[in-house]
Amino acid sequence: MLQDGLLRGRRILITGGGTGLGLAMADRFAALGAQLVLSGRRAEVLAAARDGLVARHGASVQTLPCDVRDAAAVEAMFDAAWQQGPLDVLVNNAAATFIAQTERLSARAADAILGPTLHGALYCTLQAGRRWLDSGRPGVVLSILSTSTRTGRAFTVPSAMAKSALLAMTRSLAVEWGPQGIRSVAIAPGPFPTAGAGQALDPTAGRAFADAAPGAGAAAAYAANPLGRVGRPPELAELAAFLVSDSAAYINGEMVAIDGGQHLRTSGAEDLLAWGPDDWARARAGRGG
Ligand SMILES: CCC/C=C/C(=O)SCCNC(=O)CCNC(=O)[C@H](O)C(C)(C)COP(=O)([O-])OP(=O)([O-])OC[C@H]1O[C@@H](n2cnc3c(N)ncnc32)[C@H](O)[C@@H]1OP(=O)([O-])[O-]
Ligand SMILES: NC(=O)C1=CN([C@@H]2O[C@H](COP(=O)(O)OP(=O)(O)OC[C@H]3O[C@@H](n4cnc5c(N)ncnc54)[C@H](OP(=O)(O)O)[C@@H]3O)[C@@H](O)[C@H]2O)C=CC1
Repeated sequence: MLQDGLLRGRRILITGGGTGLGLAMADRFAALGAQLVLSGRRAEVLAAARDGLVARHGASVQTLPCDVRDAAAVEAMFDAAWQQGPLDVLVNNAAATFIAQTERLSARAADAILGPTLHGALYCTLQAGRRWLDSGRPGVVLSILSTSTRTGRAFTVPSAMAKSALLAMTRSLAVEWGPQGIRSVAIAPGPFPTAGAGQALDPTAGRAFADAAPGAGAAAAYAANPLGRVGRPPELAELAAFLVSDSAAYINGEMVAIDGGQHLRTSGAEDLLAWGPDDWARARAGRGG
């Protein structure tokens, strides 16, 4: 358990902070005293997240709708955030993925994943880093990556590529910006059953991605995990709070996996090798459903 007030006075921007793991981190950071800036494309989702955080923690929460694929919009978001006070931490959490047979990806489909996941996180990092360097302030960049950075991952190749590139960014900036007091760290989650990940990784619902409650489809995924379960978002949030805090002041350029040890056995996608054309047709038909 982290100490009360660990993040008091810290201003933390979380991209994709209105849902899933981003919201879980926002919740924990607020409980530890942080002021939050939440971004994402959907203003109404951000507003609902802010209302919940204010009700639960009396937190200070600024919401800034932004599409991180748009570099100019990202710059405007950082201007708006900085107008209310300098940020101390950037969490690169926004991302997109879907399962697909790689040879069927169109260029637009590949870009739909690389745009937010790779370019968006880079745009945000440049905006935060530049401001910290110009003002001589310390900062922390935490990027939410994936164990695919260690294993690769069949059927989500653009995502695995983007996350691996961001791991390279984390390690490179640790050296380049570390001397100016800017730490770069990363988390590699294994399976955490958020609504976004469920839709993205198993559009047929329940076969490839384990649900929070063990069911028929979840059983195999549970069995593949050495600890016999999927992750709980508050567990990831606890790790994130530690990594962005001064308790982790000497951790720089490092990625921590949080997956119960699963990637040491499997990337989690091997079940999909058994899928036939009908399964893939069902997956494509399940898009957005
Ligand atoms: C790996 C494990 C670790 C990572 C976990 C997570 O990230 S969990 C977090 C997960 N959370 C999220 O992902 C949340 C964010 N997700 C999103 O914003 C959206 O789901 C999206 C951007 C990924 C797709 O949006 P959209 O459907 O509105 O896309 P669009 O209309 O902009 O089309 C662009 C192109 O993409 C094509 N295409 C699209 N889907 C598929 C598919 N299934 N199959 C094939 N292709 C597909 C589409 O046909 C078009 O190409 P075309 O036909 O013109 O050549
Ligand atoms: N859950 C899991 O099992 C795993 C998750 N991860 C990573 O964890 C992170 C969070 O995922 P999770 O919470 O599960 O899924 P979510 O789908 O809930 O999170 C994605 C968030 O990113 C935002 N987002 C997507 N595209 C954009 C964009 N173009 N501009 C701005 N914001 C955008 C979404 O908001 P909006 O749609 O409103 O823009 C949403 O809040 C991601 O980086 C994901 O890759 C990694 C491995 C496993």
